[in-house]
Amino acid sequence: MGFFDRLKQGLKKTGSLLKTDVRDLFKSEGRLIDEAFLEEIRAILFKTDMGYDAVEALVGEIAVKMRGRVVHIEELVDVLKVKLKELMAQPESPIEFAPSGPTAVMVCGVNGAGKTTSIAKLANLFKSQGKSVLLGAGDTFRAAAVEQLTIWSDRLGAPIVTGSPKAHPASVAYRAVEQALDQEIDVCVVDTAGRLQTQTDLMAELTKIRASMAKQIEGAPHEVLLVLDATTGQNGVSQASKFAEAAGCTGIVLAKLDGTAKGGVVVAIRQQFGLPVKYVGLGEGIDDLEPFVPDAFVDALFADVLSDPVTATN
Ligand SMILES: Nc1nc2c(ncn2[C@@H]2O[C@H](COP(=O)(O)OP(=O)(O)OP(=O)(O)O)[C@@H](O)[C@H]2O)c(=O)[nH]1
Repeated sequence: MGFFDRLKQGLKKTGSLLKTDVRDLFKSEGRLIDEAFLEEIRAILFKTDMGYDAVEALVGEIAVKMRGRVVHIEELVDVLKVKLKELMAQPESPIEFAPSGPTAVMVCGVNGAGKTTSIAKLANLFKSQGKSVLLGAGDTFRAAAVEQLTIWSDRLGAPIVTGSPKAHPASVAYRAVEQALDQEIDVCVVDTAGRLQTQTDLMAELTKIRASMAKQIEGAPHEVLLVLDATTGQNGVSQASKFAEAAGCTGIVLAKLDGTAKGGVVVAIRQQFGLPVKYVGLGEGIDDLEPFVPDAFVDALFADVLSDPVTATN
């Protein structure tokens, strides 16, 4: 499957919600864009969880461009896509690789968000780009996380640095970056234990982990990625904006986008976080992570809506 089809497949739940609901608004002869229509389309967009600001911006655009006219579904989808692409615009933002020496990446998030799996997927992606990768098992709190990462390290052929259960995660991170330097590894990805932004001591621990990495390489970590679980919806992820600030995050990995019909949450994140979404998780497999490209995301989201002509029976 190509990149676009994988994205479309991952967004299937949200795509089919849009397909069914938007097509239901139309007959083959088109539809008058009046207040009733604007209310109906507003309700559909809300269902995707893209958030108030984005929904109002889209409905406002439809009103300005089409109110009082009879339009066909193609025109509506076109207006929605153009506006959504404008709202989602972000700098092309893959990982900022260090100009020389290892690029150090720290990965954080709340419990169960999908951190460990996302790290394995990231390592796999970097390896497929011809880069060597070392993993740092900084989630010393949860033994299973270390085991899980060790299994991935074996499968991926990526060395791993672990610590004893009593080790401070900062010391694991320190040694991981040290080993990456010694072995001239391209990317060092450090896991951290799940935590909530309200746990002040654990949030302070993230600062220590960062500092220990910076002791090895000035400016490290080059990326601090926050993993968010798309299935928690807009309310869940918006709570994490404080987390992002406190941890000095540079980008977001949105895991489990395949598991929700509320894929519009990416739009809400883009609006609320002021941080780029760098990668999206689209399944449990090792290959199910894609760099996030807003225009492709919007195209994939609406791909099915126009897959067949609208008929009188819609
Ligand atoms: N469908 C789907 N499942 C995912 C994705 N990413 C992670 N998962 C699943 O989510 C569950 C939790 O993932 P983990 O990677 O263990 O989460 P974690 O954040 O490391 O968990 P803690 O270490 O407990 O904080 C696992 O069952 C993963 O297989 C994804 O993109 N899609």
